[in-house]
Amino acid sequence: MGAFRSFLLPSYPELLLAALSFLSLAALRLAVRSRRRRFAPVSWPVVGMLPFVLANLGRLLDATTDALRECRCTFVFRGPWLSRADFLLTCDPAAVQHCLATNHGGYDKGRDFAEMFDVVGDGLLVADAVSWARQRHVAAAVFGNPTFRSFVLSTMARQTARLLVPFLDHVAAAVDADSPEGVEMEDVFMRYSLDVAYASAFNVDLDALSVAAASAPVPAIGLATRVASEATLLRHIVPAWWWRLMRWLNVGAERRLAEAKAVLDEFVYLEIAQRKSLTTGSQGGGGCDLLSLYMAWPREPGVTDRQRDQFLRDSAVGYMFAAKDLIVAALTWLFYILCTHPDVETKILDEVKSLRPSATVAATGGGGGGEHAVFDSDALQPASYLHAAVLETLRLFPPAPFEEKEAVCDDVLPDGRKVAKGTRVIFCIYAMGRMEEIWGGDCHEFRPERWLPDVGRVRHEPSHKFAVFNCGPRSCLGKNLGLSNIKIAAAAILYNFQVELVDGAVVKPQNSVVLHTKNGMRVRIKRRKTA
Ligand code: HEM
Repeated sequence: MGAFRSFLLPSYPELLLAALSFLSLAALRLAVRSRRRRFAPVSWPVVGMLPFVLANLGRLLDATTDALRECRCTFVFRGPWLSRADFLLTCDPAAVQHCLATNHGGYDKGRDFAEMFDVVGDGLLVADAVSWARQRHVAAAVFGNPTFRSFVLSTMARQTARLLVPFLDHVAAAVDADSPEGVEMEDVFMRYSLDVAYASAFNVDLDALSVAAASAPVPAIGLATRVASEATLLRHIVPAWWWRLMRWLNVGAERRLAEAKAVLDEFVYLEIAQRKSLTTGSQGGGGCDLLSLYMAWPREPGVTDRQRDQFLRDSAVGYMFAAKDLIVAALTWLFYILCTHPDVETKILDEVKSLRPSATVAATGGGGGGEHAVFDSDALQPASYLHAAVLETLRLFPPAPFEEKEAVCDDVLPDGRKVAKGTRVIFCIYAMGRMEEIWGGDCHEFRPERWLPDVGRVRHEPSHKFAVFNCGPRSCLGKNLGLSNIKIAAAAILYNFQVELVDGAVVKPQNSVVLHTKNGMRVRIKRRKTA
């Protein structure tokens, strides 16, 4: 019996020796493997692939892209043991098509996603199954309403004329043209986009970008959306128990997130309350903004006032998240590209100069400027080169660099890889735009011409290849509005001003759920003489 027991329970030195042998063999295997592979992450005992993340923190997106290229578009990321942080990472268009479109019902946002992205409550962006279908039905009706679309398009042109152009005019006149500091352009876009999104949602002018507000800090609500997206990405990277503990302790990024949520709630609930007090008796006041249309939507039986207000709050905050930050990122990277590709800038400028402005704005910033021009979405309809340049920017710098889903049941991907129920699948949209297999050998070049097979015609690329606006039934509802917003702002800026990066500016992507820049983008603004 004693011998049997000692056979079953080896002594300490034996156990230690066995563990050491196991770890040495594992390390040897990994060392051989890692020598064969230059970019793919190695899964180490205990810590998994965390060293890959830490070693590449400064270039996580590019390192992930290199790894995906080496792994032929798909690999499993192993988190630290017991962290439940494993996921399948892919940039394979066939997998995108399969999971997001053909087998859409087999993948949802997952049980953890709504908790990680709880800043948007139970809204459309995090909803699944029946709740998503119900909310998508309402949102599709609102976005498809021609009155809403024309209200939003005219709001974009209006805010460009009354805020963006005068603000840049003021900067061009007031700030020394050769000042080494310049102006923080991502911040300008953040304020502008907030003004557009806020006015589209509530028909109220926040004027975050007014000349008077120029020296004030970013409005609390604008900062809140940014803080929230950064904290949300952190929740994706660290183990769930860690951020839940930080949330419970109310420290660090979790405390900032809680404060950001409080700011958003205060703004939006106040707006709903004011709207209700103005429209007692009627449903939504008959306006064309998002909140009016949502308030006019018939209430489902059994829904309490409180639930209704929360639905309105979640829909409005979700709209601001969907509509605002992605436009900021797109505009910032577009201007980064234009600053570094003067030939593209010249071609867009030539095209815009051939169009008729829809409005003019008197230059008010002093310095002898005359009039500035603004182009609305109708005026920009023929601008196919500008459209192509925007699509090319989104290909290389997708504002939402990742899309995330969870397998509802066991599945098999088109490449034969098995996916177990509950597996998190992350689609790296950033890597998709930089794969030779998808876009050809020149995929790293910025070439709007790839979108223009014939003069004046913009090529359509299927959404499983160009998944910047998602693919399948859950595709972006604001795609055309978003593209129009980017073009309206870009045309006005390019036509009226010269934008140059300040000397030595290094513009890099931030590790975030939205592709913001790491340290902003400082530029010099000058009035364009030919305008
Ligand atoms: C460059 C600009 C934009 C990009 C790149 C973009 C991209 C996306 C992506 C990737 C999704 C899928 C999100 C997910 O399910 O995880 C999405 C959804 C959505 N987008 Fe956009 N978007 C942009 C602008 C806009 C704008 C301006 C609006 C509103 C005016 C908007 C409204 C929406 C809505 C409502 C959804 C939710 C669809 C659903 O879950 O069923 N987007 N967008």
